[in-house]
Amino acid sequence: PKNSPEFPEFSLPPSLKKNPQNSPEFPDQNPNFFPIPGKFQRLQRSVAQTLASLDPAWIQRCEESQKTWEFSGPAAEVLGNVGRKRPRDGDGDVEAPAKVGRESKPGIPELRENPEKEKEKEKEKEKFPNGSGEFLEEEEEEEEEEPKTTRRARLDPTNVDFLSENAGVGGSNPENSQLPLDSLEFPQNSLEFSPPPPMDPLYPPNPDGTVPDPPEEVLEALRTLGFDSFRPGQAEAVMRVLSGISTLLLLPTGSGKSLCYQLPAFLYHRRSRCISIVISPLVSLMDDQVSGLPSALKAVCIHSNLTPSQREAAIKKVRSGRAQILLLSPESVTGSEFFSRLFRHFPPVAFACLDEAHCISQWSHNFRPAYLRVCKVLRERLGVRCFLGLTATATVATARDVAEHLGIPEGNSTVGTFGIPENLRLSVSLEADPDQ
Ligand SMILES: Nc1ncnc2c1ncn2[C@@H]1O[C@H](COP(=O)(O)OP(=O)(O)OP(=O)(O)O)[C@@H](O)[C@H]1O
Repeated sequence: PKNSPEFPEFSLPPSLKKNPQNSPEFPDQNPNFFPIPGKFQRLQRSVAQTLASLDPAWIQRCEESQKTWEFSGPAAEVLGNVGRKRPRDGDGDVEAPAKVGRESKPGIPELRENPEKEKEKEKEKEKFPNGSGEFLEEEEEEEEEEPKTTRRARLDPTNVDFLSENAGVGGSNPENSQLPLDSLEFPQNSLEFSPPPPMDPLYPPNPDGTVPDPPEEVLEALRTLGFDSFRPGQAEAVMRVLSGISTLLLLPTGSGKSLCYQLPAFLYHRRSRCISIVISPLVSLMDDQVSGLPSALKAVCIHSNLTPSQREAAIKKVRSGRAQILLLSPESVTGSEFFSRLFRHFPPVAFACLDEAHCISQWSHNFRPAYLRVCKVLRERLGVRCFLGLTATATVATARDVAEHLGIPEGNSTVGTFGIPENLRLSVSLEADPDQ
């Protein structure tokens, strides 16, 4: 359509209305315009693909539809049968006319999808305003028939924290295995994936099940990390992790629990370039952990506050073996099939540490449901066998519950102490006159 006083909105997009002469898109208004053959060919191919992909049954339903969306005057000429009502899957009749312009091109394959999906996509557009929209359009122009690939997955491979919990943990959904290749090179077939074998412990436990005293290699690593000696509880916890024994470490705040995952992560990585995973419930805690790391250690956080490019850089750093520690939120591990696929190109995982492990227990005031599934996912998807739970706050009941979830048999599983820290004083005073 040309500029028409009756229907100006079908003539030019608003951005070009003010000064159409400047527009290279409208040759008749710009004498210097030369068409770009490549662009027209792409457009032509896109239209041809779109038309070829239409479901004949759907077209049939359109044609049989009794009610039509009627335009009068010049609009009718301009629109022709584009203005017909757009049937939904199944029963056919809906009130909305087919959309014209930008919305209709990428939307055509999805006309066959149900309206819930369309609503969902609208929500996602709000979440990913700029770049992701362009990404989608490009992709759909090139590959027309990929109806089983979810748009969620297409939006941005690194925005994993936004993915639905329903995307599946076990990775058994073959539909989702058709995610497009992207810069992170996902394998095409998720069914080929099986978890790597568990890591061999660095120091096997003694025949009676106890752990050896820290050998020189461990003491040397301790010095490399900046400490002369272990604090109470640290040596035992470190040696248990290095012996592959799952452990719950219960020590007061500030007593040095972090070293109990840092040192084993350092040694395991030095031995076999593997990674150790730390699950942390808060982004601020992750950032604290990273900023407090000894200089010999490199850690990477992946959470929803990262931009896509930061996230991609983080993932590449882990994959290339340049980090010893990967900090993740529990939701990012359990929340998406997509994320577990990401792990397939990761180095082997030596062990997993659950910071604030009391969040696993429903007895705890900080219970966090995603924590419950973390161990299962890490076991099944990544072959993790050794877990280290860290907490400063757990009653006997909570600790027992946490130990059970970590797969630790009752008995010799906990390092540390229960109860109220010795330096904590509680006092109660009675005011004679509270209003004063
Ligand atoms: N063996 C050690 N010798 C001396 N200082 C240590 C030792 N281990 C840890 N620290 C120091 O103790 C401080 C507290 O350690 P850390 O943050 O690991 O405690 P935490 O138990 O994890 O505390 P929170 O419960 O708050 O997480 C840090 O400054 C750390 O460098």
